[in-house]
Amino acid sequence: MAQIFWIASLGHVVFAGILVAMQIPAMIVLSVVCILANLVALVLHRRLQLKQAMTVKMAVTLLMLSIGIWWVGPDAGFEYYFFLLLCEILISDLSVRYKVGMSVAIGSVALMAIMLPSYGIPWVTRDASVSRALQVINLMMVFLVLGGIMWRLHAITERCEHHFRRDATHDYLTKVPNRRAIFHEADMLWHQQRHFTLLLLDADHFKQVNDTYGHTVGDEVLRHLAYIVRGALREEDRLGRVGGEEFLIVFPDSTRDEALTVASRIRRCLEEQPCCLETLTLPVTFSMGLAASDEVASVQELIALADRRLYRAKSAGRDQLVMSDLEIVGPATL
Ligand SMILES: Nc1nc2c(ncn2[C@@H]2O[C@H](COP(=O)(O)OP(=O)(O)OP(=O)(O)O)[C@@H](O)[C@H]2O)c(=O)[nH]1
Repeated sequence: MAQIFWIASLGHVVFAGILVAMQIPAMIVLSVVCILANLVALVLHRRLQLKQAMTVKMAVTLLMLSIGIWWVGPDAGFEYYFFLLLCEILISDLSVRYKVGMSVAIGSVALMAIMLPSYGIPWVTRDASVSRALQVINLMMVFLVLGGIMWRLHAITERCEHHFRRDATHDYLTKVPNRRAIFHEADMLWHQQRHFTLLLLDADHFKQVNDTYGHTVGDEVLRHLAYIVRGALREEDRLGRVGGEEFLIVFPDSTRDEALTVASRIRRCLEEQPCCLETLTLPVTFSMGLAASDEVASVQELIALADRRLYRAKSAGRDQLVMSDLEIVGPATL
């Protein structure tokens, strides 16, 4: 909403400049009053008095427009501004009730202003060429201001859409893709019939971290784990958080040995960089399960296989990687 006030103020400043050039002082006064109203609206907006801000802006602008039309007649293009005001009201973030009320007010003032007889500016002789020039200028001004508002609206919509899309696909805590997004990644590779491997990682004894130091510390550790894992990946590898302290890595077009290399790098990085929080240093390890797409008949089976291997790694003492039904890589060799 603040941007509406800024764009409107800028429009009035440009308009006032044109009026100065055309030497119509009475109109300049109206324009200056509108600029002041927009500035007051900005101050109120900053104090979070949104309704008051819009009311001040609308009331003053409607009054100035009515006076303008009353002076120079309805053929000088001032009526175009009613449409602009209506747009400003409709796109503002105020309640529907307020919008409806203000829209009715704008429509009523517009009707009255156009239907009342024009009295001309007492100290300015009415000139058809001045009316024509004002009409063109007003049309251009409304065009520019409306264009500015629509352009900003488009930018804001794009930004919101980007945020919504990111929030829908990313984990709020660790900022890595969420369960849905990483499963979708695996699903896509499966449907493209590409060979890929999955590595499921689960932090060991994570409950103890929460129970001993609290959930805030637990959250910090999860963020650290995501940071370390992300740093150990290659550009083409994909990481996601699939559960509380569980992460999934998808390695497109990769062999199990390549995945093993990355798993070893993750373990080494975690050993070298434990989670350090002020006076605390918390070493955390991962149990991991690996599965390759050529071992199963569906992506669901693939995830289930990686999960079974992960739990075998847990049962075998944690801090290990289960690569297949026969191969377990322990901490010494991982
Ligand atoms: N701080 C924090 N904790 C979480 C979050 N999500 C899940 N948890 C915790 O993660 C812990 C998981 O505990 P368990 O499933 O028992 O696993 P574990 O203690 O790591 O034991 P093992 O997996 O067997 O090694 C629970 O205490 C959950 O409350 C989260 O977003 N933040």
